[in-house]
Amino acid sequence: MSLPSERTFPRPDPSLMERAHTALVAVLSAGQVRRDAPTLESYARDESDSGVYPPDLVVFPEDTAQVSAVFRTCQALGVPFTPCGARSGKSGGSLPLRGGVAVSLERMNRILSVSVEDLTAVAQPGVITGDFMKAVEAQGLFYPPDPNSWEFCTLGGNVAENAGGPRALKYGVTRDYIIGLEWVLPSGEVLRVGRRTLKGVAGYDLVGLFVGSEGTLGVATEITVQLVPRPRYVKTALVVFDSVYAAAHAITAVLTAGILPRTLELLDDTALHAVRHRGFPFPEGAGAAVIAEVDGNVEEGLFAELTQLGEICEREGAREVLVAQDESQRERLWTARRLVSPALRALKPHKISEDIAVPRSRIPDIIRALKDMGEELGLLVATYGHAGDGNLHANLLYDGPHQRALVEKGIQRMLELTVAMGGTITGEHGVGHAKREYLAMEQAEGVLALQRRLKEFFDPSGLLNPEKIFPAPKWP
Ligand SMILES: O=C(O)CC[C@@H](O)C(=O)O
Ligand SMILES: [Zn+2]
Repeated sequence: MSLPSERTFPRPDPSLMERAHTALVAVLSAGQVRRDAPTLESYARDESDSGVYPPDLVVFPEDTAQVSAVFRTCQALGVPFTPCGARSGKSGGSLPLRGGVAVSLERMNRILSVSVEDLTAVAQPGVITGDFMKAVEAQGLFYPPDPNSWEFCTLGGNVAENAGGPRALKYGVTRDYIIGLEWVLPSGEVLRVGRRTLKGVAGYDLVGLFVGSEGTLGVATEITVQLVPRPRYVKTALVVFDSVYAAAHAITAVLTAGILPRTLELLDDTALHAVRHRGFPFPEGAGAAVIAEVDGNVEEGLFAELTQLGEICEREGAREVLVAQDESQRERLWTARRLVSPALRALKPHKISEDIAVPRSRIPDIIRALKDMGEELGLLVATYGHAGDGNLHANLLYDGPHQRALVEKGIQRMLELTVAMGGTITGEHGVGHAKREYLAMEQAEGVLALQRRLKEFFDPSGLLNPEKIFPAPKWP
């Protein structure tokens, strides 16, 4: 991700926004259009450190017709508009960079149906992901995608970003579970795309295109989700290593041994240190730890898998394999894991969070390369995350603006190393605003041009979520 920038973008004229306010109050209601300072401030940022960009107005549509009316109104007036969910994104995808209207989907927060017979559910975009998980689990079903912000992020945001999470190792990411969408195009036209069946190949895969389009091609107003049966048992172990290299080799050894855990999450020494500071008693002096979790319907089989996994890790130098004895121990491990990102902030005044992914055979190589790079540049690099699927969050920690050039160099170097290993500059957080200047490192000009043409086709005015992924095609 790029450093917080002081870059400014053209913003709509105040008199135009005055007209937009009047027009939007007319199509919604006064209580659904806000422009008080605290509201504008709270929609000005996300979790990306990309900067602070307040919208001029925030609107809260309550149904699809209202979303469509907001889009049409913005188009008619030539006002930029940017959809947003819980603002938990890590790439600046929902920042209203050119001001204008932030379109919050948070009031569209109902689970419309859960079908045990079809293993599907239909939900609105503002549903909190964790609430959705719990609702389907209560009916014996399972929604696997588990971004670490699941307690507060929304399904609509997950769709926009194609969110991943620890369980992607076994179960895949959001796109693998979305089979149908009600979708509002930038023009305000409403389409239903996809299907309600498990299989279906009619026409182009527009659902696949829209999921992960980062709020640049329209917005989901209804989401049809494919579910799986809830696994009856889950077993979790914390595997402790002396070094992050041993942990990396153990992860690749497990992946080639015929076991598919649902998570293999890595925490390096800096990540462990940060979390230990928050009261989690990870063993002192540990160089790294892996949270391995398996699930299934046969409890004995899971113990056998964890035992095999532990033996492989011990062969690779694991110091200890600690199996969670009950749900509360297991939950404590995951709470610690979810705390890594915020806890790292306490170690240094500034943190830049990266989201690279490499082919899994290259996990030990990238980990070594990142450590070498940190030492060479004199930067503290914490490496943690979804190592089992090759997706690592390498966080650069630094003291202040005087180290900016160094950090820029670190980011550039890290992404070059990643791409050279056949990897990608973003595994799950998206390009958004934070990474758009790096996209060309990974994708050829022809591929970028094709995507720009798609954006222009769907959004010829360029008013929807401008300045994301690549520069907006036009400014009216
Ligand atoms: O902040 C980060 O670097 C990662 C956030 C999140 O994706 C995680 O896996 O904890
Ligand atoms: Zn993550």
